[in-house]
Amino acid sequence: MSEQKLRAKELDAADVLAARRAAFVLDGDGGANGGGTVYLDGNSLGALPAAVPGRIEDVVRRQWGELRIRSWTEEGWWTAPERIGDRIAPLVGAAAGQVVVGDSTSVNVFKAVVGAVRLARLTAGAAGAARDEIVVDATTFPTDGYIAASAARMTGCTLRPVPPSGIPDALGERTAAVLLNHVDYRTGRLHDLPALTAAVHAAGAYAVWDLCHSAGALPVGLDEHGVDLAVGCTYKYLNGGPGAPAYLYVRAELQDRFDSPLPGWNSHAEPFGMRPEYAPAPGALRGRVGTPDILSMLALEAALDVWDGDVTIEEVRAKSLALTDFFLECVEAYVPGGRVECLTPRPHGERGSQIALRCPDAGDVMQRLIGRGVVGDFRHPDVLRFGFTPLYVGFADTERAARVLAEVLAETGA
Ligand SMILES: Cc1ncc(COP(=O)(O)O)c(C=O)c1O
Ligand SMILES: Nc1c(O)cccc1C(=O)C[C@H](N)C(=O)O
Repeated sequence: MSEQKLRAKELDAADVLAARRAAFVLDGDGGANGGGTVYLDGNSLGALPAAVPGRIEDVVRRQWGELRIRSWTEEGWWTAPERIGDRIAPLVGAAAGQVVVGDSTSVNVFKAVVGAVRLARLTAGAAGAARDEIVVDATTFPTDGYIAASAARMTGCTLRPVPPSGIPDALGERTAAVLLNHVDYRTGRLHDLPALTAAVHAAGAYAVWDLCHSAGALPVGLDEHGVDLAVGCTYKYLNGGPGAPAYLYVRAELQDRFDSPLPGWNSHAEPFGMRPEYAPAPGALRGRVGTPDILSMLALEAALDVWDGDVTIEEVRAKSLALTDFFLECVEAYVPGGRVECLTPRPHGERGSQIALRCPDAGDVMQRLIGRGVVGDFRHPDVLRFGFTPLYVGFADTERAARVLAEVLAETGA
């Protein structure tokens, strides 16, 4: 048995989260016997939690099929967005009452960025500054950039794309809002949320964070670091399922000034009053828009059961770092030097829960890996992404992924 296989065995034996894998529907055995799929694409679509199919069956057959309209009240459909928000809240370091679930990440980016500009202008009114610039992370996942550009046009702002490292120097008294990604979707780089949020505040602006690639993988500390607004999806490390609703965080102190650009009836103080004039509800409810997608919403609620019990985000982070360290160690042991270039930073403080490797024939390499049961993904033009979800990925999986990668790279030459 190779040195790496032995280490994998030891690491799996000592893994305090190993038993959580049973809460998911996965083929394979955690790599122990080399069978089934090694699923390293939870940074795109998390695996199916075993509790979801039964819950959805109940929601469809009993709640919808038998109770019908009564379920809006009797089964808590109406309050699901804030109830489920309160279950996500501790995972992102937020006290209850600040997270509301619904819509897509893109739609929540729109609400948050326009809301942040409006907040900045309220504050600026007193100080007399113009606040007509939105700064966006130049390396952002594309949707955030597209939405921020539209938000800028609508609010009469200029959009300024800046790489995250340059953001502190780019801020000034014109900055209204700054939209940042906590973890870069391509490289897996973790940005310094506390320092960047503090820099945004020092400039008198509002910080909006996209947590898609960090929520459920590492501690975020939204309240602790004074983040203003945040958004994220729930289909990656929160395992909510394809197209699962996203969420919006609005810091408690800002909620009564948060002026949503999408003030639908679900965010009205008295939605069934059916009034012609809009009056916003208090609290996180203000982030709601229209009728929530109940089937997806309740699938997400069932998926969040995997966090019940004694699992902590700190344990998840520790295992995530151990997995990505071990993957890099195995890649170094198995893959000839120079064949791939690691784009993910080595320092733990700069690393999310994925490893991104650059190689010229990445598309072909990933197809071959998938054909052999190692599922990661390819990002244009030359990046292999491997996402490590600590709740269900083990160390034997990790060793096997690196070993199969080396075999594929040996075949494909270059
Ligand atoms: C950082 C980031 N933001 C946003 C999105 C997507 O947003 P939406 O849920 O609207 O498709 C993704 C992934 O698809 C993402 O990685
Ligand atoms: N949301 C996705 C989808 O609907 C289809 C395929 C992939 C996705 C993703 O989430 C991609 C992902 N955000 C990424 O980091 O590339």
